[in-house]
Amino acid sequence: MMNRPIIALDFSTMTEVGEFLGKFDEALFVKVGMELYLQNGPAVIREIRAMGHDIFLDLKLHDIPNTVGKAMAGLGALDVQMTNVHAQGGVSMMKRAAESFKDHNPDGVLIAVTQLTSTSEEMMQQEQKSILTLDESVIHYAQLAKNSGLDGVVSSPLESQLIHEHCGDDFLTVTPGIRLNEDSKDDQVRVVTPAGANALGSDHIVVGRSITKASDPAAQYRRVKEEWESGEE
Ligand SMILES: O=C(O)c1cc(=O)[nH]c(=O)n1[C@@H]1O[C@H](COP(=O)(O)O)[C@@H](O)[C@H]1O
Repeated sequence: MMNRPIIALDFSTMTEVGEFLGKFDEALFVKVGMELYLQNGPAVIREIRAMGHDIFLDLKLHDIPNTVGKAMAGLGALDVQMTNVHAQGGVSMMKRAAESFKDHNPDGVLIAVTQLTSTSEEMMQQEQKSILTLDESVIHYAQLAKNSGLDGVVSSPLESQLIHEHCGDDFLTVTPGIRLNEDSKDDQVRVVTPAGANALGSDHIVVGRSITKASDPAAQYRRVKEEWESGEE
């Protein structure tokens, strides 16, 4: 069974979230990111959980180990199924994050962002002054995350196969940057279709605007899910 596509609830208010979720009659896996969480706080988690949906809380923590460890204790106490940090925060930070999160939420999944899907290889080399290729950098961060006790990473589906080759099939690849063929890329760079993500071996896809901005979001979700599960566009 394929994992359900994760819908990114990139809204500012709970009113918008309620309107959006009201269009669905099934239990979803949704992502609460900075836009929603920073403006509404932990109450959004309780409300969305009460509606029966699973939650990926995406705050991409990136700070010194002590600060992230303490913050993760707070996030671990929330009833979320998945959360994340930035692998660029380093091994000590990721280890502290994992210990702290799992202490409070043993079944929760902790993953690390490798290179954002809005980053191209050229940007990475010019802005981060990286001497690696994008693939090498993603593999490197995935290996650090694995050695730090995390369950997987966030990357583009373009790197899912390589990550599994280097970190094993059980190491999760959670992949945003998903677009249907006719969609615009918006601010994303490394984009793939749901069928493409399936072919490349992603474990989860994260889909925002392709669904949230569609005229019929529930129908669009079914289309994304069907394409993701069948591997056919
Ligand atoms: O951690 C994430 O979820 C994330 C990492 C990344 O590299 N790229 C990325 O797009 N995301 C998130 O995935 C979602 C993608 O949204 P759409 O581009 O609208 O599908 C957004 O909520 C982003 O914050």
